[in-house]
Amino acid sequence: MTKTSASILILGAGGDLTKRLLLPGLASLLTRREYDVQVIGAGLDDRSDVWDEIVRTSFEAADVGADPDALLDSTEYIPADATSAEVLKRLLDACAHTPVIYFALPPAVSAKVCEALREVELPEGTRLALEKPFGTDLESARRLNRLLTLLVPEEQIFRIDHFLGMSMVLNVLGLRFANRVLEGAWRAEHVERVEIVFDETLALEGRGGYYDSAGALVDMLQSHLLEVLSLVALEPLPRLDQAELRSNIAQVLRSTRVWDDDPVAASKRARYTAGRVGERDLPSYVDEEGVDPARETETLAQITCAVDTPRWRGVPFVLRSGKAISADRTTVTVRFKPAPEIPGFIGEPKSDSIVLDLLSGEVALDLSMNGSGDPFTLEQTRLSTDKAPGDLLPYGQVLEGILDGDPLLSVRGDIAEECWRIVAPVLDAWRDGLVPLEEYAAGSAGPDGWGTAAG
Ligand SMILES: O=C1O[C@H](COP(=O)(O)O)[C@@H](O)[C@H](O)[C@H]1O
Repeated sequence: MTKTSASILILGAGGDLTKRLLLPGLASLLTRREYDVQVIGAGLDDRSDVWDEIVRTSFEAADVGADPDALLDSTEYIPADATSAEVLKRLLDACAHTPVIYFALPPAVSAKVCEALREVELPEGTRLALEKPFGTDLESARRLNRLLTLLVPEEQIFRIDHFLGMSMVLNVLGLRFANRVLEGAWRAEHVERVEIVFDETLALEGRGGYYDSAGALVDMLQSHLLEVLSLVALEPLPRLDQAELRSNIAQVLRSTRVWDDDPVAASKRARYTAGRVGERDLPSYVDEEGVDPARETETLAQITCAVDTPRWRGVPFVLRSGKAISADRTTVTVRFKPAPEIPGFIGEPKSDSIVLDLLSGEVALDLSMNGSGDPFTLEQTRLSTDKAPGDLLPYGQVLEGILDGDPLLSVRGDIAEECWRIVAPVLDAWRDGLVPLEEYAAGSAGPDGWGTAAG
């Protein structure tokens, strides 16, 4: 059988994403599946001298004993300004196989590169992969989509959301649809609320320049957490293929809006002040490198959404993500309505819940049952699986789709636009100062009283 081949041309390869996520993801994929892959890094700075070392260290970071010399056909770095059509032609000439042009670039630069690509004859089968954020708002996302579809068909466009490559995110579908006990209860009749939380102990980690222009809402909720919401809320699929999955995701998101259409009541924002997270002292967010103190950038965002489908009408979906929080909490929690009181038993049944940990892969079920003492006293007990984070790194999973030409795990253009449409009223309300920017000390659990139960 012939091996699939591709030349991955990374634009903006000098950035943090390439070495922290993209190359380790590629290494984790190439140690599991054989491809003929050439990697060309390109960027404004000249990194030619250090490129081999960057690739080697990034492959080692994947922790899979990956040796780039054994796994890659070849790799090189070409200093280049990819907003020029002439330069792009030169870069594409260096590709030995069908190119995957990977935009590890800010959205405005991606748009300029797309303009320049209109003057370039792209080799048959060229794929375009774009990092988030996809645009900076609904309008710019629409413009970028229009530009992209002038270049290649939608099926050759891969808008990256590495959460779609997390094994537990994908497991949401299997868990739901393969288990009658869950699928039967997975609806408004039984579910009280759904909480999708991605709180991190990590802070900016040198990404202040990017983060300060995004904030937690755009960095995490507008993209990743809305995708997770769509999988939790999805209707059963007639087939698991890219067309069915993405059409159904789009349908869920088209039915999703801010709770009560009231972005002020349905959203909260805060940012960290100086504090200690684990063993690390952190400065106040405004004193971090790359941060403009005049901007009101939030490092913790929460919104409540409604999914207005017959299955979910009336169930709040709370999405929250923060940086520099006391402990990592990366969970989807489906809280069921409490059962009616049972005569003769001591204690009321509490809400059962199922908790899926997106990073560790642990699944836990909190149930009310008779404890070890009095046989008629109800206690809440947790049944949980082992941690099973998945073999392939999320970026490896997503790259596999790109190399195989299957956009199943990438974001379709209309979906990216829907995600912007959902958060737009919140962004407007925040820009107009209608929602106060609260504060929390780095290393704390966030401001009090936000209403997402911990754990
Ligand atoms: O895309 C992003 O995701 C990470 C969290 O995902 P992980 O796979 O690295 O755990 C987040 O820290 C980062 O701010 C955001 O840009």
